[in-house]
Amino acid sequence: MTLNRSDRFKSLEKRRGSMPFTMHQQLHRRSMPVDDKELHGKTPASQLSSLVRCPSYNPSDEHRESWASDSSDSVISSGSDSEDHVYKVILLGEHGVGKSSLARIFGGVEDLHDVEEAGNTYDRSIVVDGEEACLLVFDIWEQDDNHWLHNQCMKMGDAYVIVYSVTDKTSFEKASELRIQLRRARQSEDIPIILVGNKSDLVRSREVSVEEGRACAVVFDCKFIETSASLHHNVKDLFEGIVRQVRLRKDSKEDNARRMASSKRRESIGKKAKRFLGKIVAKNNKKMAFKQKSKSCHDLSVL
Ligand SMILES: Nc1nc2c(ncn2[C@@H]2O[C@H](COP(=O)(O)OP(=O)(O)OP(=O)(O)O)[C@@H](O)[C@H]2O)c(=O)[nH]1
Repeated sequence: MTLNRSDRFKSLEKRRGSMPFTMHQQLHRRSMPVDDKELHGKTPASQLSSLVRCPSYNPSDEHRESWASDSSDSVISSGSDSEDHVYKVILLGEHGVGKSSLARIFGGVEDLHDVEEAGNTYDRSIVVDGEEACLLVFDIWEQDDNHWLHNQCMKMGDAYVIVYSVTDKTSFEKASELRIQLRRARQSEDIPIILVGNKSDLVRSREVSVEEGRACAVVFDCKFIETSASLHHNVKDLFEGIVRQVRLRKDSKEDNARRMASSKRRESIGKKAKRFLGKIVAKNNKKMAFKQKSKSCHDLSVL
């Protein structure tokens, strides 16, 4: 019997009891190969090996940007014991915009076209700015009038990713609607929301420009990034950005300042130069408040 997303969600919730989706290894697909060293001695690999499915990223695929191999900042581990830093991330967006593809890249699933895996949750520990955080990514959103599921999704997230396809104007308009729905559902809360223009690789069939995406993010007061799940472009930046956005809201100023300082120390010369030039440009544009704001909506490491 094939379960739809809502059925899976309900059955998971049932198995877990009243607290939906706390950290519980058996119920989640895990991501990267388990390695004793990566686990920092927290959980013996032998205990995890029976629970973990380990699809591996293929670094020989030259067309793709690597999530795992190109960053010292993104050491991937699995099986964090701590629930302190578990952030629930909900993917929202129209049909076919690439939600599952992005989630599967995060989850380390190799075959992005494997429809059997549709509608899933993925958890993974990543080290961002020198500290570990665990993201629980929910790819369970449905377009139908499933009010129960919609309500759950709107209530439970620590962060939201609203995805549209840059090749589909309607999905872009739908993204705005979702943002409004979210605002209504979580009125008094300051939750990180990232607007994602996916399929940026499909240059010729683009219907939504980068500027439109950015302007929308400014109007709706959220962050913005364009990705290509097919090329794995910016996917790592997206998920690391989510961690940073949650931390900026949940953790103390001191903690965030310390992380910022340590990440700056690790920055490459190229990145430092880029940041320096960015500051000069920002100074010159000081009078143009909109430009400045639209610039910061691109930067997932600041509020
Ligand atoms: N060219 C290109 N195709 C993509 C990209 N991301 C996803 N696709 C393709 O778009 C189609 C839909 O992707 P999904 O990840 O299933 O989209 P979804 O938002 O989960 O769709 P639903 O499950 O219907 O809600 C698939 O054929 C993907 O291979 C991308 O970045 N570039």
